[in-house]
Amino acid sequence: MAEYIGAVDQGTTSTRFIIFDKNGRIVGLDQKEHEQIYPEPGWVEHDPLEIWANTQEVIRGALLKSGIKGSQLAAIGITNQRETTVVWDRLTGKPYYNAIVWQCTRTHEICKELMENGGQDRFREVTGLPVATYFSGPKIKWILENVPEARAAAERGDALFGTMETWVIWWLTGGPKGGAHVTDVTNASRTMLMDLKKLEWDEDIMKIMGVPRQMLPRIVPSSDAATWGSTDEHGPLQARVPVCGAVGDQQAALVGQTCFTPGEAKNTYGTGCFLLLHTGHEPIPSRHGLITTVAYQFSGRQPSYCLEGSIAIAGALVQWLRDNMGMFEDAAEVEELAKQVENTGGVYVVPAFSGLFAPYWRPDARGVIAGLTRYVNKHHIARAVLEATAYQTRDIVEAMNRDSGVPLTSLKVDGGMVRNELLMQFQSDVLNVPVTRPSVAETTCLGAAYAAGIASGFWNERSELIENWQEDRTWSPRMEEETREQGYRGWKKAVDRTLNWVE
Ligand SMILES: Nc1ncnc2c1ncn2[C@@H]1O[C@H](COP(=O)(O)OP(=O)(O)O)[C@@H](O)[C@H]1O
Ligand SMILES: O=P(O)(O)OC[C@H](O)CO
Repeated sequence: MAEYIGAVDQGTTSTRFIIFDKNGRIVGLDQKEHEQIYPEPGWVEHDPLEIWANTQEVIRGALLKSGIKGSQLAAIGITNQRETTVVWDRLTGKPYYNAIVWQCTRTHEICKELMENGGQDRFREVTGLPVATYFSGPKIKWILENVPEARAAAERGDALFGTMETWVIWWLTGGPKGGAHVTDVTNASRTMLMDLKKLEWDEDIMKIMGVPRQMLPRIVPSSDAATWGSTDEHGPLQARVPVCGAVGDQQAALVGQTCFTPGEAKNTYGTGCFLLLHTGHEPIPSRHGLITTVAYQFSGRQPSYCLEGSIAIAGALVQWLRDNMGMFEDAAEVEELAKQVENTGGVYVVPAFSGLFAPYWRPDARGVIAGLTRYVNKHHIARAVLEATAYQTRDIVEAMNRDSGVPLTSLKVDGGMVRNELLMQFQSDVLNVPVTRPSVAETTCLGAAYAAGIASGFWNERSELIENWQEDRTWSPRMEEETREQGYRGWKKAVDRTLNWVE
């Protein structure tokens, strides 16, 4: 009897497999980090074969720890770090190059060339995206131009492109023995190659980017029982389990938070930070530096869209303080350090490590610590590091309020950083809206499980999912208006200091 749903979350820093019961409660979990490869400043890569090995290991690990068998899973769903690009050989499964990670800035020159003809908004009307190093299209172009053999193989139809859900699903469903080569609409909407309304690859952009159609996966809904087939019974699940869902991780969190109604928003605080506002069945173009993207598509239904504010560095700044500055050993310790002082002593940290993403889109920006005086100590820096995430979120909310014309009135939050209560209170203060954390913080995996569970009939109605959502805690604003606005003015000045750094 299939009593559970499983979900793979192939994230930027780790891969996990979580098993959920019908109430959306976690009954099994395993997780493994993978290596971050930095071959040059600003470049970030992952080894796709390490990621596939880790995926198998965490699936086996979660089953073993929970005593659940693969055959007890009604279906599985996949969620993933988006944009990260792999090109591999269809006969052997061997990657032509490491996966180029979403944070990687190596396509700066390619993007500059693309912008020469039409500027940063050249493809925005069709794709919803500005030209930026963040997205997959320029990363594919880089691989085809820089890896010997890759272009010829792509033109012959031997080289396949995929984002991480495509890569993992291909392997799970048989790999070289005929694995499914598909991408879901949410991931495809991050490539800068898909027409946002038609949900098809755009011929003109493919030509401009020099990407042969043969290498692109088929675009499918995020939740569907008939698309992907089943897992290989000789694989880590040791059973044929239908793959019924695939959703990019930030959209999966939106589903996991059950933001099914236009106007609902969530913010996920992980390596980066991603605020998504559900806007309904029509894509709304952004005029204030946000992205228009697909929120999800359930089989047989119209797609839903959202406006997204993407922040490249959030929890990664805490990791930087831990690993590069050696200030503590565990990310959670940053809260205790920051609590030792009432404020940052006038210091701001702007983590423009890979330029600034939304709403600025400035690849020429680099990080700054502004406002240093002899008075400032590590406690102030720790506090400023946390505040940076809250201020970056405020930048996004300001842009979103202007784009949607409706001010945000509350925010659902999730991700690794929301354990930090100091940050959550400050977030509520600088936004001047209540901030609510759900009791299941693993909303990303839960969203992928929901996508798979709805398609497989494990859950029948979205209302069942909404019933599963439970509040853990809400923080309400308690900061004086003047303090809030003065703090934010300082932040804007600090952001200015990061610009025009890279020549
Ligand atoms: N208590 C904490 N306070 C601040 N940051 C934290 C805390 N715990 C974890 N983090 C940060 O959260 C991130 C991990 O969150 P997670 O959602 O697992 O990220 P991802 O899915 O992007 O890998 C790390 O960057 C880490 O530095
Ligand atoms: O893996 P995460 O949680 O850092 O998310 C990465 C985003 O999907 C990048 O767009």
